[in-house]
Amino acid sequence: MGSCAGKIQSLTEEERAHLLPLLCNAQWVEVVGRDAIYKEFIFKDFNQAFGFMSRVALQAEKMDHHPEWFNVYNKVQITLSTHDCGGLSQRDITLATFIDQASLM
Ligand SMILES: C[C@H](O)[C@H](O)[C@H]1CNC2=NC(N)=NC(=O)C2=N1
Repeated sequence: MGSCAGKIQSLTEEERAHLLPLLCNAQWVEVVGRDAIYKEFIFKDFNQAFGFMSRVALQAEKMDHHPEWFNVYNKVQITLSTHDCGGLSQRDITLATFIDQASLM
């Protein structure tokens, strides 16, 4: 995979193995036609969904790495990719891991 302009490097072929726990055990899926991962979350109600989004938003700001997401009522759809790279980087793996933990709170 090509490297990124600036400091964020896209995942090397070897580093892509770090995606496997997300893809095999945590229900993330690879986006067809794009170097990105996607997952859908369903919560009890909007209040729970928005609380989740708030936790993720604070972490995204802390990491300077932001999700592409869509929310309707209790459903949150999240796509992760690194725009500066045009593909997946370690930041996406880190944020996806945080997102999964935040969804359990
Ligand atoms: C200027 C700012 O630091 C950059 O645009 C950050 C912000 N958040 C980001 N989020 C994601 N997903 N990819 C990026 O490349 C990215 N870059």
